[in-house]
Amino acid sequence: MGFPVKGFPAGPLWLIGCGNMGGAMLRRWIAAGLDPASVTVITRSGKGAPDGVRSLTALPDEDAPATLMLALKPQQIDAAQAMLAPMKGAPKLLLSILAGVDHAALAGRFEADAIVRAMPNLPVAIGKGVTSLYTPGASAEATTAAEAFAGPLGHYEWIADEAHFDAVTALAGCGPGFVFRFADALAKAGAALGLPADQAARLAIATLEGSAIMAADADVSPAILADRVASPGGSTREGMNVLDRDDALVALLTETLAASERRNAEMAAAAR
Ligand SMILES: NC(=O)C1=CN([C@@H]2O[C@H](COP(=O)(O)OP(=O)(O)OC[C@H]3O[C@@H](n4cnc5c(N)ncnc54)[C@H](OP(=O)(O)O)[C@@H]3O)[C@@H](O)[C@H]2O)C=CC1
Ligand SMILES: O=C(O)[C@@H]1CCC=N1
Repeated sequence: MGFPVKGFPAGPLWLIGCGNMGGAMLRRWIAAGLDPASVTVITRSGKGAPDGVRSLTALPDEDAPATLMLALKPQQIDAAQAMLAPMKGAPKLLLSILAGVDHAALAGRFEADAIVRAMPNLPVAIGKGVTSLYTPGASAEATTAAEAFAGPLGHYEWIADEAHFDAVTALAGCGPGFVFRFADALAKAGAALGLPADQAARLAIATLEGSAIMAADADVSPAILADRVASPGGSTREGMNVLDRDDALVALLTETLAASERRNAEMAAAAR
């Protein structure tokens, strides 16, 4: 975990797509020491590449890069395949961040010495992301290279069973969206009690920040921390009784993740 000891793998890096996620990853890599001159971004519009990075709208007539990352939408996978078909040679490592799209679907479309699925989340932008990695038996060189890219983004873990990849995508890939929604709801609930909306928003985000950092550093579970906030007979317990009634919050989040997981599976099926 953490920063790669050996640094980024040698050779060019090409990104196909560089939007919210690919752009956040690339900016973080450049901040961590990746040479922007070694990077090429290919998009339809030619927009979105950070300063110093070569930005193209078509495949260059050059040998395949050492690392190729697919960072466009899953629905664009056929367009990516068509664009990359004339590529000369094959990358050592193909990294795909496409939600849903499974290893077999990638291997059926793209030539590469090794294919690694990566599922990052948006806080990679500040080096506090979560990246799940999956590959079926890539070489030590390829796994080291994948870890070198994952390290500067924050926490990363290998997922042993690809069948779990849609679930980790729902939990951690989509997770920031759910947490941002929770922060917004907490603020709205505070405003509903009469607080000025901007003050409620500040208090909600600061409360989330402190609680998340504390939970990450704690040697006890979030469930125990929750009980430490709730004095017997006090006001937190009264509020928590609402979240706990019929396991309301657990049921809501279980349904939320299941819906996301289902959608990932649909996107996977569409790409097969
Ligand atoms: N956003 C997130 O939090 C996360 C996203 N992901 C995954 O990341 C991928 C990208 O998502 P996100 O960054 O949000 O999407 P965006 O829409 O922000 O970015 C998509 C990028 O792909 C480019 N693009 C689209 N079509 C093509 C094409 N045919 N050829 C080349 N480039 C193309 C777009 O540029 P242009 O339109 O100019 O071509 C743009 O740069 C998805 O597969 C998603 O599943 C994974 C984890 C989290
Ligand atoms: O919404 C999506 O499809 C992507 C996958 C994970 C986060 N965003």
